[in-house]
This record gives sequence, C-alpha cells and structure tokens, in this order.
Amino acid sequence: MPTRAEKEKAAEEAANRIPVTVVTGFLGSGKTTLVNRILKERHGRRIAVIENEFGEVGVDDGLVLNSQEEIFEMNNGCICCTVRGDLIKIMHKLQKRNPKIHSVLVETTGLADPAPVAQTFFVDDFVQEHYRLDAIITVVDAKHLVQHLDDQKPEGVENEAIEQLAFADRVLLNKVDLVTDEEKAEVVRRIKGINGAAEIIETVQSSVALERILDVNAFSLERILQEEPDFLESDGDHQHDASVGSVGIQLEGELDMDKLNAWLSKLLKDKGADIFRSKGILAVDGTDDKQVLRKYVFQGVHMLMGFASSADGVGKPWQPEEKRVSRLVFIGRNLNREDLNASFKACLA
Ligand SMILES: Nc1nc2c(ncn2[C@@H]2O[C@H](COP(=O)(O)OP(=O)(O)OP(=O)(O)O)[C@@H](O)[C@H]2O)c(=O)[nH]1
Repeated sequence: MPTRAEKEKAAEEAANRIPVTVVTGFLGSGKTTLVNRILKERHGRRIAVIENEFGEVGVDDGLVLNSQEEIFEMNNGCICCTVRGDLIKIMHKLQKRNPKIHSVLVETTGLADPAPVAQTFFVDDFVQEHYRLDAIITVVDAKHLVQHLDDQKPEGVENEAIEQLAFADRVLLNKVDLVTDEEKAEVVRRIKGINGAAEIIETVQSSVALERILDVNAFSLERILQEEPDFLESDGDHQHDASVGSVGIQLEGELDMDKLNAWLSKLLKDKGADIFRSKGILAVDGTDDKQVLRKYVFQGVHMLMGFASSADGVGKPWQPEEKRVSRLVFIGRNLNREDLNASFKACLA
C-alpha cells in the first residue's frame, strides 16, 4: 500500500504533467474546424498544436488560423505509423519551452488509428514523465459516419472510423445540421454500439464549450486495457487500407473560378462516393483588390463542396511576396491521377 506521502507525491507529479488532447475523426469530420475554434477562443492558456495531415500535398497549413499558439506540422507520413518518432521529438522540444506550455493538442489525420498515438503516452519514458493523455476527442460527421462504419475492409485491415470511435473519451457528433432527427438517432445508436462509455456531444461547426473537452481527465487506461488487453505490449503495427490513396496537385498561375467550379461540381457529383475528401488552397484570377489579396479555400466531403476566401475569414490571405501556387488534394479510391491533373490544368485562366 502506498503511504499518504507517496500518494501526495504521485498526485503532485500528475498535476505537473502537461495535458495532451488528441483530436481524431474520419476525413472531413470537422477536426480542423475544432482546432481553429480552440485557437480563436480567449482561454488564456498556452497551447501547442501538432498537426498531421494525410495526402500527397498538405493544405492544412493554409486552413489552420494564424494565432499566437505554436503550430507544428508533421506531414512526412502518418502519425500512427512512421512519424511517431517525430511526435516524441516534438514532445521533447516542447517540454523545454519557457514559459511553459499549458497543454498540447494533437490533430491526427482522418485515416489514423488512434491506438498507436495513445500508446506513445505510455511507452516512452520521457513522454510519460512530462505529459499525460487527457482525452481522445473523436469528431464525427453525422451525415457520412454510417457509410464509413459499414465500409468493408480487406482482411487484416482495421476500419479507422470504428477504431477512432472505440478509443474516444468524448464524441463530438458534428454536422447535425445535415441530418434529420431519425438519421441522428441511428448514428447515435451506431456510436453507442461501438463505445457505450464516451459522452456524445452534438455540435454544428464543432462548436463546443472548451471545458467539456480540454483538461477533463477523461482518458482511462483501465478502460482501454479491458477492451484491448495487449494495448501496451503491441508494437503499434497495423495495416492501412491500401485501396485508399491520395492525389495532390500543385499549379502555378491563377485559376478561372467558373471553370473550376464546373469541373469540381461535376467530378464530385459523379465520383463523390469514392472521393472521400478533397480540399485546396487556390489563387483565383481577378479577385485581388488593392487591400485584399484573396486566397480561396476549397472544401469537399464526398459530394458536398464549397468555396470560401480569406476575405470571409477563412484561411489566410496571400502575402505580397508569396508565389501564387494553388494546391489541391483528393483522398479516396480509384483516383485517376492523369485525369485530375489535366482537368485542373484546364482551369487555368
Ligand atoms: N454543414 C456542416 N459543415 C461543417 C460542419 N463542421 C465542419 N463543416 C465543414 O466540413 C468541411 C471539413 O471540415 P474540417 O474541419 O476541415 O474537417 P477535418 O476533419 O479537419 O478534415 P481532414 O483534416 O481533411 O480530415 C469544411 O468545409 C467545414 O466547413 C458542420 O457542423 N456542418
């Protein structure tokens, strides 16, 4: 039995550890929207954000808002596989910061398995000594979740959408504006079937009171060990669905908005079942004025799509010296690289 002094010492050490919130959830569910919301809020904390993005070409650096917080991009692979070492390196660097950071937010890719990410906080001595996994927040797209849960995976491949829910301490049931009450009830039933312990919070635009998700002390190693007894022993080895890939395109010059809109609308209408996610940062011809160098953002989730610009407060404007390079990324199945490249090029003004 630990003595009272030992217990007090352990509690003090735990209180000194930096809380880490892992934000996960399938492609396009609203993770970056949540991270931006946290960054915008006046919470008085020093938060470091670690971003990991899936896709040949990253665009999230243009989507995450400028803020006083420090943002680390880890785009050389998937956080749950190859870049776990990078995550640990960043954790080392951050711990030495002065003034001390108050908390860390890790946004995983939409195709990440959260298990190896969570495991990092229990298998690396340094990380364990200085950090504690506060909670895994899984953001869910109420409109598209069920189809991802039902996606048939090849033998030996985990369904990421299921894994992400199984590990959740809180589920943000986002995009409830896109579903009927009956559809929502069905989604809730499916979530509870996978994880009966996590609190479900309904949101639109990932809008949630931060005290419900940050520093909530919700991660329970005991619960995870009940579900997956070899959680701490496994070497984190897992397979991703090789049939899901990405095509990233970068293009110099300015684009014609009408052509772009016509092409993307048709593409997603025809192929939106296979193209899970598309997004881009775009330079559009004829949209600058003297005050504003508008940078456009394209967002697609299956067949739903839209454009917004830095003038609407989305993303950051072009900097005067910044080269006008548009970036577009598609993530999904059966992507035809040549077609996508040629069609994008044909949208140049
Ligand atoms: N209708 C609707 N759209 C939303 C809601 N929340 C987010 N979106 C939109 O969904 C799209 C994807 O949101 P993101 O926050 O970029 O999603 P994400 O999970 O970070 O996407 P990836 O990082 O690419 O996996 C954007 O166009 C958002 O504006 C919502 O509650 N309702």
